[in-house]
Amino acid sequence: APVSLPVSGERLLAADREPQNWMSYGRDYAEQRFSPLQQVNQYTVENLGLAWYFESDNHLGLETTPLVIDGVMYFTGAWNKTFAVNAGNGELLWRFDPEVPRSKSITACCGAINRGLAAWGERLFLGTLDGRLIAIDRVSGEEVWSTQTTDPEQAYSITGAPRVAKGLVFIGNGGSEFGTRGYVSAYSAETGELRWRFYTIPGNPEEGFENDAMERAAATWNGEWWRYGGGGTVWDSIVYDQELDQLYIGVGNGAPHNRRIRSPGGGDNLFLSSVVALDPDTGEYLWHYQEVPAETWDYTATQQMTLADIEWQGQQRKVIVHAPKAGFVYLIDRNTGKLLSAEPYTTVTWASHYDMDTGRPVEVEGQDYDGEMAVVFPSAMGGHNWQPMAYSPATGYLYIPELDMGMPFDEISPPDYKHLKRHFNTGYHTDSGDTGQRFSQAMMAHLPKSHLLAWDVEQAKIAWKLPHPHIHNGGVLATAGNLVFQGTSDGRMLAVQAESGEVLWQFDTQNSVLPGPISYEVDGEQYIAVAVGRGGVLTSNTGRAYPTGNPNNRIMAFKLGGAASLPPFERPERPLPPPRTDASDEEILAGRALFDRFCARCHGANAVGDGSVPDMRYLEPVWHENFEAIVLEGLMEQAGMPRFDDVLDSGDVRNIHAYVIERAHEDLELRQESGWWATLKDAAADAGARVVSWFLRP
Ligand SMILES: O=C(O)c1cc(C(=O)O)c2c(n1)C(=O)C(=O)c1cc(C(=O)O)[nH]c1-2
Ligand SMILES: [Ca+2]
Repeated sequence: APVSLPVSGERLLAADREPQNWMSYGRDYAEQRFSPLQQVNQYTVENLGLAWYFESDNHLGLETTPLVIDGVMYFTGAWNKTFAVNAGNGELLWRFDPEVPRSKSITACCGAINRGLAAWGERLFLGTLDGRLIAIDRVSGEEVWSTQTTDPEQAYSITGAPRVAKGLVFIGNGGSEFGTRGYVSAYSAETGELRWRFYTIPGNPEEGFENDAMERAAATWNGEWWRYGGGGTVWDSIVYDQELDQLYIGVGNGAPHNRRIRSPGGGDNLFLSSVVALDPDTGEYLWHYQEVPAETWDYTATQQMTLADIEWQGQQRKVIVHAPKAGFVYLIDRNTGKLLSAEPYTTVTWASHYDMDTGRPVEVEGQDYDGEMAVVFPSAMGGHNWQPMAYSPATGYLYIPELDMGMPFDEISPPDYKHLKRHFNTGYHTDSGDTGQRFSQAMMAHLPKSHLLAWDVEQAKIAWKLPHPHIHNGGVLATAGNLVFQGTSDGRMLAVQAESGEVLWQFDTQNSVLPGPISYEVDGEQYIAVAVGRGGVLTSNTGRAYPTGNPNNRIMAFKLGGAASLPPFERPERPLPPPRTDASDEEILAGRALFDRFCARCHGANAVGDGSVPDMRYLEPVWHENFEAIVLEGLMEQAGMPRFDDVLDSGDVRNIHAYVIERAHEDLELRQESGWWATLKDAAADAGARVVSWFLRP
């Protein structure tokens, strides 16, 4: 293996001096995901080809951004398995398995995914789905220390990459939908000892406050929010500002989402949906900017924060550029936390604009679904989610993987709300019944779309838009070669001219791409690499790229003249369903409501699977025969399918099964039909909008 030097603070602070490496999640502390390499550029990119690929043994989703340090690539896969490969040829150097209990999948919102690693000294740091922070020796791949960062009795999980600065490893967690209270912790990289912890929202005031910031925040809440966890999880972006020596955390949504349940008397509910600046050494509060006061749509501020120095209205400013779920690009002054600009980058209906005197959004009446259903843009998936953006200082553009989509919010009236431990809690209906019907009608007027957007940061407006055929596309890389790379959900890797948005090159990846690509260099050759594998909440909840089956997930690396190829992929035969059951229409409808409530999160809305977990329409007979034992007794728990006997009984499972069989038959009949109507219906289902397929239901 190549010689590898320790990753020191000096190296991370001067990441641009080592363009051959990709040493932290966003490449440099500013998390711009801009590579200074330019061997692959707008003129040479036509010669880009596959150099190597590394294949794992499953087809669960990949959200990882690999690190490359001195010729070795490190990345995480499903269930937090961690790999080191030779970055020049993909040969495995070591593999580390933290043995995450598969039963954990029940409170992992979005599958057994993970976004990546941090490096410091001779070590890598990994956050696991069950809440551990693990230090791994970078050479041997062995565990050095491990610490539990969460209460295992609660529904916390870790999906995000740790960050590291000044000898401290920073880690947050997720799980707000299951009822948790968010916080960020800092551990010594050397010993694994906890140095500080910052909660993002107050707990029960009777138990006292951890600090003044929490006491002040508590004045913006009321009722008994702590019973529901309250939310504010920091499940993705944490950024160290090396120039101002501040740590920024992106704080998540409220739990449950419906604000009238968690804080019935109103209030801003600090620090939900806020960027909070902390002292990196002590975790002390410095300032905050709340993007969505009293958020009620799962609008998180957890999405990528990119630091940039820009000219703003004639002045040089150090800013955070942020394009979170809420649909606005925010420019926040890093010295003061003051909002400089908030302009929509996608369809937004919940707020008309920001009042620049107060820095507050002006909410549109009725959009908070108070007692009446509202169709709101963006949806709870966000106008942009965790898929990394890129910022090019060369073009001044921020490249955003956008999702132009709304959804209906149909309130569960607060007295009827029941909090379910281990399951999703939103405070609005997620079943497809009546809501679905109205949803479909509203949405046909504005079909979900997705673009790669180039956002001119200094002008605060869109420079160009590249439309994609499917929704939920991957993250972005920008390079000094005047290129932007993005993978798509329909299974292509694209190279786009950075100023114009013209597609210059593409490659068939056979499977969807979720995360951002990286670039690095080995032996004088520049590589572009990306993790390929469909999964995560975005894809499993809304639509599909492929009718059935995915190849195993892979890391793919490209270079000029690369001549490797992927093995041909034959989509598996779709097994025929068993005969229709004698269940009544009411029973099938009841099964559908339960499926939407408990199963669709992984197996897809409308039972349209995405190929990362079994597609309910194409089950082999053995799964039908054991359906109840799988759902109620945990027969497949070791494979990651949790048991549901805490919320379902045999009658429920029979109804769910009847619904699944019904869907399989509907799908079969659709395939046997021919002509434009069948094509249209199939295309609509494939477009991925649950809405569209609802609308087309008989
Ligand atoms: O509130 C939370 O704690 C939380 C956690 C996570 C996560 O940890 O992945 C997601 C979300 N929320 C979320 O709202 C969301 O849209 C989302 C998408 C994904 C993904 O990996 O595809 N994770 C999450
Ligand atoms: Ca959330």
